[in-house]
Amino acid sequence: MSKAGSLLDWQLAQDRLLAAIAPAGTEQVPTQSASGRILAQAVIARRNQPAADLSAMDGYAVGAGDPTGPWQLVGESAAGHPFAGDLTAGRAVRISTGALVPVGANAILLQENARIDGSQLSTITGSKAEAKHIRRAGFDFAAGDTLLDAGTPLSPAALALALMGGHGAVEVFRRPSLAIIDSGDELASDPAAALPHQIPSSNGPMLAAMAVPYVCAVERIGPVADNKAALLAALETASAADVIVTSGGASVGEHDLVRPALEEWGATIDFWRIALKPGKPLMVARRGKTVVLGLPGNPVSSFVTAWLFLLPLLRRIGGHPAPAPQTVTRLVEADLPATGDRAEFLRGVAKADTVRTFDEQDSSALRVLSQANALIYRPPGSPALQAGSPVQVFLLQNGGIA
Ligand SMILES: Nc1nc2c(c(=O)[nH]1)N[C@H]1C(S)=C(S)[C@@H](COP(=O)(O)OP(=O)(O)OC[C@H]3O[C@@H](n4cnc5c(N)ncnc54)[C@H](O)[C@@H]3O)O[C@H]1N2
Ligand code: MOO
Repeated sequence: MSKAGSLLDWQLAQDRLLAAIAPAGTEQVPTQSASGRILAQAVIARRNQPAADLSAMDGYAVGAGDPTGPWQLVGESAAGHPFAGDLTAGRAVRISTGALVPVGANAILLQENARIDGSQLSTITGSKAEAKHIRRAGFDFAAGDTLLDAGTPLSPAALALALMGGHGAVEVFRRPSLAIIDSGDELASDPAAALPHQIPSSNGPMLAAMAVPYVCAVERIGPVADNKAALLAALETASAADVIVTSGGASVGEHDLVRPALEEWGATIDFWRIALKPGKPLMVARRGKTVVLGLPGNPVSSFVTAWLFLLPLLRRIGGHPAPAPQTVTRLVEADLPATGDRAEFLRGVAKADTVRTFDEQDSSALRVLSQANALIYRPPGSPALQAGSPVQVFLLQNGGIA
């Protein structure tokens, strides 16, 4: 427990959530659709790359001998259409970038340096054919090489490498399914029709947008009325999901019914209320294999707790070896006040070396959140900081993990 009495330290809470989660099973998927997935098996090259010596330039492949020529032109090696014969000294073929270098050729004369007279090829003064324009067979990798280790996230480059290694399909971890329940009598589904006592239900779509890269399916449920029966029905609808997220109704008011509804539904509450600002009323519960995250309703609290807990949880189930966001260091542009018992995640803008926080830090202020590219981390009980002091920052781009 934290200095804040009954509130759990947010890092202990994150560790506790992730420690209890094993990656889901694995599945084979077409490599070209596997962007962002985590490899469950290493990718071993099935071919040499390149498979043969290839020209790196457009020009002429020349037979062994004097690199300044002249040569007799005897044919062409185009990409995908190799020259049929061998090349001997004094002979050359037209060659394009990516085309097979014929047996017997040991250098490429660049097109820009060539002089053609009928079938005679010679060099312009001061130039010569050079071996450096040949990409040697297997220079990038050879069959049997480990190209990607198990646990690697498939970046676009890694995905291309797996394809180049001869793998049309890869074994990856399965991604979880997610159900998102918005709750609150004040929520309006149609933002254009929200009356003064209502508020557009923005959390569900925001959470879905955040989760999309990490899930196989998202089901949105609600807005659900502030009564236990409606919440129980929503939980029942969501019960097939690997992860259920609720937003709103997590606090202590008499209309905050998520906890009693979860208990009645048969879930066990793992923890509730953490030393985090914004995001104190976070709740984690389980029923069977389903993990339930009860996020606070305030939109910024919902975002921050989803960023720190939901996304790491989804990544861990999806096999990510380092699912939690990481900090970088920046210098604060202006003085920061001391903090209380809760860790604070201030919305701000990080540049290459510095970071500034917005004056407005209300946990419902979406305008500032949408302008932020960083959360400035202030541990619980931090002293006041002077401008120019280093501070830990979570960059929002890429979920803070890349
Ligand atoms: N007496 C106390 N009151 C509150 C405490 C406390 O400890 N004691 N905690 C405060 C904190 S911190 C937070 S955060 C909020 C969170 O409360 P809930 O999770 O119960 O959320 P709601 O009360 O249902 O809603 C809060 C706020 O967010 C709006 N909301 C809810 N759902 C959505 C949605 N889907 N899209 C957009 N906005 C949503 C809702 O209308 C409220 O304005 O509690 C404090 N109170
Ligand atoms: O912690 Mo609440 O999340 O202040 O707004």
